Amino acid sequence: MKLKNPPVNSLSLEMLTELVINLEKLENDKAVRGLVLTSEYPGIFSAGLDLMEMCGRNPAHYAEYWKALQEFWLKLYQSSLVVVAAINGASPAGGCLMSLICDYRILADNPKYTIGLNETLLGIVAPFWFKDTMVNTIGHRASERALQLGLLFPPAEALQVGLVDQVVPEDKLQSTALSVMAQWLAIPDHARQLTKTMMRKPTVDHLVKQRDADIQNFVSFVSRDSIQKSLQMYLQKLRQKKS
Ligand SMILES: CCCCC/C=C/C(=O)SCCNC(=O)CCNC(=O)[C@H](O)C(C)(C)COP(=O)(O)OP(=O)(O)OC[C@H]1O[C@@H](n2cnc3c(N)ncnc32)[C@H](O)[C@@H]1OP(=O)(O)O
Repeated sequence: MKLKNPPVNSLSLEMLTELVINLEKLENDKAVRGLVLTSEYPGIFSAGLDLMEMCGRNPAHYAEYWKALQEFWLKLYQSSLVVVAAINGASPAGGCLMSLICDYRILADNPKYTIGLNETLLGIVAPFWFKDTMVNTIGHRASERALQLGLLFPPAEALQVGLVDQVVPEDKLQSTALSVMAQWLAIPDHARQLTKTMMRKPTVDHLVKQRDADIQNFVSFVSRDSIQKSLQMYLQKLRQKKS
């Protein structure tokens, strides 16, 4: 599946909805057992959540957006398919989250392709289920440091901390993803799927129990004047970078 939402594959409401629909279609197709997730635009895997969905909108929109994000996370994290992320570009915040909920992550070796949950750099806070997903991957101490500092790791460091499973030359990314997929598909589906469910259930249950409260938290947090100001300033900084 190639992510295709120009210019930066930001996770807009529309993109999240389409991703969920396409995942459902693939999961209902008996001929499909695995999925490689990559970007149509080498250089950018995904810029994360769409900042335009979180700026200057009304509470009902924020609630709808957050619910769609939760839905996407729940769907992909619990997918019956083997999901391999072939990360062919920068992967900040929600882009990193998306790769963390796959089963295996391969990052192309390019110093510009940084990955991490950098929310604090924007003056915002990664919610508990982003944090849980990261802790499940790299452990508590490394997550605490990475989350507080909003670290974006270049490939060698991402590999060292365990944020990705492999770093390969850019021209080997897709072929490596296919050989990893073959290895995972050699395992009987039912045994692998039950093991995945067992490993991920506590994290899923944590969100499912608090879904509505989490939406309310997001809506009140993002509606604050100070948060709106931080997000607007960050967007302005991104725009100024060009000129
Ligand atoms: C409140 C609760 C917290 C919830 C948790 C939040 C999670 C998130 O995911 S927040 C989003 C965090 N994302 C980022 O910090 C990434 C920001 N973007 C970048 O660093 C860069 O754009 C890049 C590395 C992804 C790509 O760089 P480059 O190729 O140089 O492209 P530009 O920076 O020139 O961007 C082109 C264009 O796209 C706009 N844009 C970039 N990121 C986003 C985004 N996340 N959402 C919406 N729009 C984005 C950027 O402003 C440019 O727009 P124009 O100037 O209008 O062309």
